[in-house]
Amino acid sequence: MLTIGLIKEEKIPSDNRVALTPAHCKWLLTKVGGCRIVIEPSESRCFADEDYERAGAIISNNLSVCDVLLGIKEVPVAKLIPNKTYLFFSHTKKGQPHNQQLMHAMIDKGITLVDYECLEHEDGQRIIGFGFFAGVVGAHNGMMAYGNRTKTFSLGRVYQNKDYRHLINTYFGLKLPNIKITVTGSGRVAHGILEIMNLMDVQEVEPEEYLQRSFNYPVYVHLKGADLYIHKNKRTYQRAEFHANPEEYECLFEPYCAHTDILMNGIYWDKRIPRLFEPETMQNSDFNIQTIADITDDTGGSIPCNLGDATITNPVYGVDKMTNTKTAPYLPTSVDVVAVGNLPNELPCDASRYFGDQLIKYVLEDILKKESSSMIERATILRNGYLTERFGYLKDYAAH
Ligand SMILES: NC(=O)c1ccc[n+]([C@@H]2O[C@H](COP(=O)([O-])OP(=O)(O)OC[C@H]3O[C@@H](n4cnc5c(N)ncnc54)[C@H](O)[C@@H]3O)[C@@H](O)[C@H]2O)c1
Repeated sequence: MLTIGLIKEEKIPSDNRVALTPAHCKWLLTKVGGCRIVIEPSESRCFADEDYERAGAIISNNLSVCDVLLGIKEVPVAKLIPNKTYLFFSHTKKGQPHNQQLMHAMIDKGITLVDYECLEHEDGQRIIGFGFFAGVVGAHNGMMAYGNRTKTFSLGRVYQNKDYRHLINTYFGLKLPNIKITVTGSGRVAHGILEIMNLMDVQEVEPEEYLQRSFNYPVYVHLKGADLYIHKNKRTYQRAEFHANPEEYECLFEPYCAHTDILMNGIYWDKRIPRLFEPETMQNSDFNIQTIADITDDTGGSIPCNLGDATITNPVYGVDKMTNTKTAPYLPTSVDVVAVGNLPNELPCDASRYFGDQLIKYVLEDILKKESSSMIERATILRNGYLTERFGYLKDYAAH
């Protein structure tokens, strides 16, 4: 019988999310069967140990009996149990320097590492992630910041609500001014943003209309790859080609700067992809964006005035439009930026439920049946402490 362990999150600041909720555990134990679940006790997890106990899991500090260990964030080196199979977000696949020591420790301890971020469908689409609730929370915070700046409406904090259902109830009676919002991206984050747009009764309009006219009700435009990028020479957009060679493309976002009050950024971005606009664009007299919820959240990335992460407690900072330097929020000369890297932690129970649903549907059933799945194979960075062929490019990073 396979034993699954849910480890306590110990990366600092501590994370309140978890890979499986008590309801998921109950379902696995009673409906699927063929497994035991051990829960390492935790005070920061969003579900209480007793809820897991009631669901039939075993609460214990001894995880050495487990075959598969599930976490969320990077596992502290000292806590890694030799020769185990771990699933978590290791943030090592790009050779991230801050996790090189973790990589070395996993190699020394003969660990098998399946990274959630590398679990992909055949066509390269990510299978599991927390993006949807990042989009939900980020969009709420963007609207909240705009409300605070303009004093035209007021929204509370997400984390003060017990869960998503309670958050939605706070939107009852909300009346927004005639604002124009741009939403970018087409993945989970973008879907979360669109959910909030719909719940707040913001109407979708087409790009041409958005750029050409004003509206006497709040509207949003949804810009995906083909709306945002064009090949520099061919003047076309092809998704696969753009993903492979984004440096050959230019960005079409600039005209939206003059017609947008709030920008909700949910695109995928890396250094080769052109930015949405340049820092100098903010100096233009017709630059109208007042609030940017940069949910993508890369410092100096697709949003040049993302000057680093803010915190859940203090999520908004201002950026002076002339100097691109940080200011207090809500100044007339600044644009407000909401850039928080752990947005789903504001709704940890819902985010965990969403994550666990996908984990069970696409991953755990294969693991439980002990069937080898090509999807899990492709997400295995280390097997028994050795880099797998697919991740051979990390050879120098892994060497020590
Ligand atoms: N601030 C936060 O708390 C938080 C939380 C989750 C995700 N994020 C970030 O938000 C961004 C979007 O996340 P998501 O969950 O929507 O991702 P996703 O994987 O669900 O979707 C990404 C989208 O980008 C496209 N894409 C994938 N690979 C690409 C490539 N190489 N080049 C161009 N486009 C590509 C995909 O087609 C997909 O439509 C990511 O940068 C992610 O790191 C932030």
